[in-house]
Amino acid sequence: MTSATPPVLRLADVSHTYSGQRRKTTVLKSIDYSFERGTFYTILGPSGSGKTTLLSLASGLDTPTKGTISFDGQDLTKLGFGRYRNKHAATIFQQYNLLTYMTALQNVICAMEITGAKPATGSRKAHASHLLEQIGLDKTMTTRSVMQLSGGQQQRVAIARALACDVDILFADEPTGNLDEDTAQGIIDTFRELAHEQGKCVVVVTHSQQLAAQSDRILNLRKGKLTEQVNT
Ligand SMILES: Nc1ncnc2c1ncn2[C@@H]1O[C@H](COP(=O)(O)OP(=O)(O)OP(=O)(O)O)[C@@H](O)[C@H]1O
Repeated sequence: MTSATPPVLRLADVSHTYSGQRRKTTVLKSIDYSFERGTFYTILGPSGSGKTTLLSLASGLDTPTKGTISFDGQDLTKLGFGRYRNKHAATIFQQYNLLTYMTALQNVICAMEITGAKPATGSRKAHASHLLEQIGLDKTMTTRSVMQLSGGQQQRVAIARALACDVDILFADEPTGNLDEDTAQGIIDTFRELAHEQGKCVVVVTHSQQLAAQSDRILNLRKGKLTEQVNT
């Protein structure tokens, strides 16, 4: 008898409480959800509903106060958070988190070296350069310090850096927030392609209905609970 393939990412009875000096705030309450490969998810929810918290837990940056998170059926605490973040999951942060003393190109190459990602053909430098161009960053910008780039351009570097790490799950927190409409649409198309043609699981936190409408599954986070929106 063969057992069913586990979901790429599973949240089982996940709760999260922040402990402040005066009081505790429970942000997530007993969340159960399975994310699959080849699917593009968006998570919507009002400001302060816990979307970034959920992403931090699912991307292995923080641990839930209750419940388990597993990758391919293996509990992250057993797999190891470092291994999970290096080999299986990449995150595009709201604040980009770029290495400010490096150029755009160096940021992408450095991420590939750290994670051991190797391009199918050509050098890491050539692949990084191609990704930056593909994401709409002008060639002259790629050798500039990231501190000399605009917010939208830095965001593109952060996206290219995540794409360069050949991972199973890509998380993004408001990835199109600083981009013009055409560039934002290009990013959405890239997410769709990653899910549908490369079999990745893409999970994006957003306030954008335009982005959510183009995802495969829309999840709503409200009052600590995660529910799937059923399209009528
Ligand atoms: N480190 C922390 N310590 C205490 N409370 C926190 C911490 N981080 C977040 N919170 C609180 O948890 C709640 C959820 O925050 P979170 O950033 O996850 O929400 P969000 O849905 O991503 O919000 P937004 O859409 O505004 O980015 C908020 O009430 C926030 O104040």
